Amino acid sequence: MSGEFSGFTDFIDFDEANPIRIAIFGVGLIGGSLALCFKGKPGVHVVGHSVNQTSTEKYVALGVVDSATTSLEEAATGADFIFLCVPVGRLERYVDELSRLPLKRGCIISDVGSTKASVVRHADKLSLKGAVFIGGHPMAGSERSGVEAASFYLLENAYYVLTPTADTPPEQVGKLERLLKHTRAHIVKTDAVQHDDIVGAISHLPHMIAVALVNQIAGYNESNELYMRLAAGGFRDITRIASSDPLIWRDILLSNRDVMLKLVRDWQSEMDRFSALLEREDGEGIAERFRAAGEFRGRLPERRKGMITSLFECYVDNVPDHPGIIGKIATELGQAKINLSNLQIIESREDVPGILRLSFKQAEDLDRATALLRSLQYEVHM
Ligand SMILES: NC(=O)C1=CN([C@@H]2O[C@H](COP(=O)(O)OP(=O)(O)OC[C@H]3O[C@@H](n4cnc5c(N)ncnc54)[C@H](O)[C@@H]3O)[C@@H](O)[C@H]2O)C=CC1
Ligand SMILES: O=C(O)C(=O)Cc1ccc(O)cc1
Repeated sequence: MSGEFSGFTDFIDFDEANPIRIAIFGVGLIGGSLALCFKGKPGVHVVGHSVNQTSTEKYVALGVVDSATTSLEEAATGADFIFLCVPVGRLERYVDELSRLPLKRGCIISDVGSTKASVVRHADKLSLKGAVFIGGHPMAGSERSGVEAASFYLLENAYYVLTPTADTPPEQVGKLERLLKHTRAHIVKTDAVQHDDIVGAISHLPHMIAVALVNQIAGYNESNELYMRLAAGGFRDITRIASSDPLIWRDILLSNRDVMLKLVRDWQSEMDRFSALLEREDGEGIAERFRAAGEFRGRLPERRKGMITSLFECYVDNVPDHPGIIGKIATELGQAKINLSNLQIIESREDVPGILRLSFKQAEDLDRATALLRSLQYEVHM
């Protein structure tokens, strides 16, 4: 994304003499992950808000927040920072409600919504009485949702977009950036409309395509269940994002409707181009489309944490199918302090050696595991 990078801002120094109150509205995957980055730092109090009493009790029991309340006013009063982490379709109502409260002077309200133009435009029209709204979007996540899926590591090394307007006081932007250093994400500043164009193309369109593709195959599977059986492995992996939360994504797509309508039309043109090449049996034309895509893809930044989470995986070939070998490999990795996130035997029959798939959360773990297992004479490939 073109935009202004800010790499050298200092952290906000948390200090018991000057306590900071951070309020999180919607302690789910993203709100919970943010809370975990701030909680436990000296002088910080993280308060979670939910409309539901059982949820507030759960946030505290899980240790994600210091306290939690169902009262919007109680959560917001005295807060230095307020993060709105609810579905995109609810954001504007929360901004409205906050605008009616006597917030602390200098309070910074931000959000984490996957679209930015509508909420930023809405906040711009309101008087926040000494508080300031700065749109935000941590560009990492997963198909999972809820506080149980929150993680201290979720935003590490991801891009975190902020969309201040020409009227946003730069010192308030700096203050938010310094706080967000605790997420270990990389801050990028850009305009809200440009954000929605780009994120629509690289995140929202792929989610729509994954859903359409899975539904297409599900239709074929109704008359022949072999589709589902053979779709294991690669097809399952590339369509992971089709399992994302339906209501979160309903709101995202409706909020970015105009951008999505244009992107879907462009996608249909791309498909029409393929159809025409097939109709004409134009082999050279088809190969050219693959060459062009491969060339552009080859220039994508490698191994950064992107919007759509990368899978860091390798395969160990010729693994005999007995539990001992799995334990042995897991122990070797554990002793080398390499964090394995998943391990799976693929297509194993008693008389045929299997393939072991190892998944890691970080590229560095994958690199170290590959080097270690190769040094132990395992056949490893990516
Ligand atoms: N899922 C992802 O990977 C990412 C999501 N986002 C954005 O973060 C925001 C939250 O998404 P997630 O954390 O994934 O969802 P989530 O479902 O894990 O959390 C949503 C939170 O909002 C609360 N909530 C749901 N409906 C509500 C309503 N009607 N009124 C008040 N509270 C309500 C839920 O109780 C929960 O605490 C969304 O705006 C989404 O666009 C941003 C980056 C990544
Ligand atoms: O599951 C994945 O990899 C995602 O694409 C997560 C995601 C979802 C929504 C966002 O606004 C940003 C990231």
